[in-house]
Amino acid sequence: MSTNPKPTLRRILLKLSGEALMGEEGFGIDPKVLDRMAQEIKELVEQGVQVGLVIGGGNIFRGEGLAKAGMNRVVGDHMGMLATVINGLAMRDALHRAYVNARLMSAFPLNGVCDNYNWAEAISLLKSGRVVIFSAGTGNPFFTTDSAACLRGVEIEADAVLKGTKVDGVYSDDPMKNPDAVKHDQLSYQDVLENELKVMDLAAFTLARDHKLPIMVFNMNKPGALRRVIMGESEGTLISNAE
Ligand SMILES: Nc1ncnc2c1ncn2[C@@H]1O[C@H](COP(=O)(O)OP(=O)(O)O)[C@@H](O)[C@H]1O
Ligand SMILES: O=c1ccn([C@@H]2O[C@H](COP(=O)(O)OP(=O)(O)O)[C@@H](O)[C@H]2O)c(=O)[nH]1
Repeated sequence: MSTNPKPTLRRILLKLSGEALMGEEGFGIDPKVLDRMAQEIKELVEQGVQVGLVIGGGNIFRGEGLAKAGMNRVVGDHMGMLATVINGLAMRDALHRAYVNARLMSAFPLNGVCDNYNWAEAISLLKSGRVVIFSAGTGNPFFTTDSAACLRGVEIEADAVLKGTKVDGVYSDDPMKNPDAVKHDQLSYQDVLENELKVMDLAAFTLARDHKLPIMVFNMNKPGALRRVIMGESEGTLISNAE
């Protein structure tokens, strides 16, 4: 009998924030971070995990920030969505260099640059072990890539949305501001709403809750954390219906 532990998740929607791709840089993409992430994703694929990926765009543009500087919000959001395509192109390239089969889809057509989002094709690619990167968010302004992650997560019937962020999980308060904040290992959707814990925006969160899609929040800058989440080891915070 094999004693090798098996992944507890079969198909995931991995959400990586754009800011995390910056690494030590102040803007854009740090190639070292990109390559490390590609390696971590490769490990999952080798374990047989089907990986759908949504990457943010906050390392390049956010519509909200552009609007504060005077730009039309819709145009700013279009720029933010295009930023997620730039990150997606970089990630697809890093995955290919790591010998991982990956496809890039966009929520709006960008002929000659990447494929159009196609639900049935995405499922078929995932089943055949390809990583599918869903870029351009939901394709609509006034949404975030967390909404896109939950939307695509529900669509592909992922076992969970794994939200990679800058902190170790969900805390009783913002750990960047309150050093006494305590990390939660497990929470219900209700706990998050009642205590107004910042996990993701409400549109994204309620979509996950309504479709009983578990959310796992972990630190994407902590090497090996993603693997531990997949193996069901104690890491990050799990948000689900379970009490
Ligand atoms: N209760 C909380 N638990 C964890 N992080 C929190 C909490 N409240 C606020 N935060 C902040 O949320 C940030 C992570 O949110 P995330 O959506 O990944 O970032 P961004 O909004 O920059 O895309 C953390 O850096 C942390 O400072
Ligand atoms: O469905 C979407 C997803 C994203 N965006 C825009 O793209 C930006 C980048 O995404 P996000 O802020 O979610 O990136 P992250 O914080 O994860 O890096 C957002 O600020 C929005 O301006 C959008 O308009 N609709």
